[in-house]
Amino acid sequence: MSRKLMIAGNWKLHLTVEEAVALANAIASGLSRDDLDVLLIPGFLALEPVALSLSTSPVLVGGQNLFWEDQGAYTGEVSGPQLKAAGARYVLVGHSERRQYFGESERTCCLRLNAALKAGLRPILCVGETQAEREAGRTEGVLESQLAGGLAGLEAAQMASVTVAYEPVWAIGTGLTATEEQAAEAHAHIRAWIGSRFDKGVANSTRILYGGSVNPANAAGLLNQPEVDGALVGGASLKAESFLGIIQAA
Ligand SMILES: O=C[C@H](O)COP(=O)(O)O
Repeated sequence: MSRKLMIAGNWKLHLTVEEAVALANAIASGLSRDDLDVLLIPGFLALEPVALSLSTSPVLVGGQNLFWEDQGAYTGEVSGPQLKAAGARYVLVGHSERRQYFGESERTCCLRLNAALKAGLRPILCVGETQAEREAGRTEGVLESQLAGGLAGLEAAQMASVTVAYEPVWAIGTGLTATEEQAAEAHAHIRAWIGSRFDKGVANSTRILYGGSVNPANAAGLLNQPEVDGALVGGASLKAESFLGIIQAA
């Protein structure tokens, strides 16, 4: 089954609203192909202005996180319906920086993922091992427990809206990229796990992105791996030239 490639740019805590809109416009106007999904993930303040500026472009917009309640006395949180109304189509869940710095657990990932689905957003569940976990031979176990936790209680049909991103923590923002073999191996393991948790059809149709120091020079090799269905790009998505270079390489 063929899976459409996705190249996503996670802008993390970077860019003012004005800078974000300018970058989104530069990416949209430099985009010369329509055979893959391009997703921009700005900070919350810039999300709606970026979505509005892309309203006539095929470039999609997503959120970096969401809370699991729709509304209420939850100071500082952003909900799925708010993101949807602002123009988001996708939302990251369980990014390693959320797990590392903000106490994200398997349970809260699962709550957020379900809130995204309920709001009509497509969650991108991020999983990945730390350097210490890899060195201890625990990569597969960590991936399995993050997948089991985030996808707990989900039905097979709901997986049509879910994307998984494999992001080895040791490769994020470090300049260290997983080798093509390491990425292929982890993606194959994730796909096999999805096959046994749901079924083969779900496994074959679930898009699995790779993230971790992707740049225009290493993108082609990683994206050529049959199990790698796209990239979740951090640093290299902050300049139109490098992000478009990754899209061209895909
Ligand atoms: O969400 C994106 C990832 O954390 C990758 O970031 P990076 O490309 O800067 O390593």
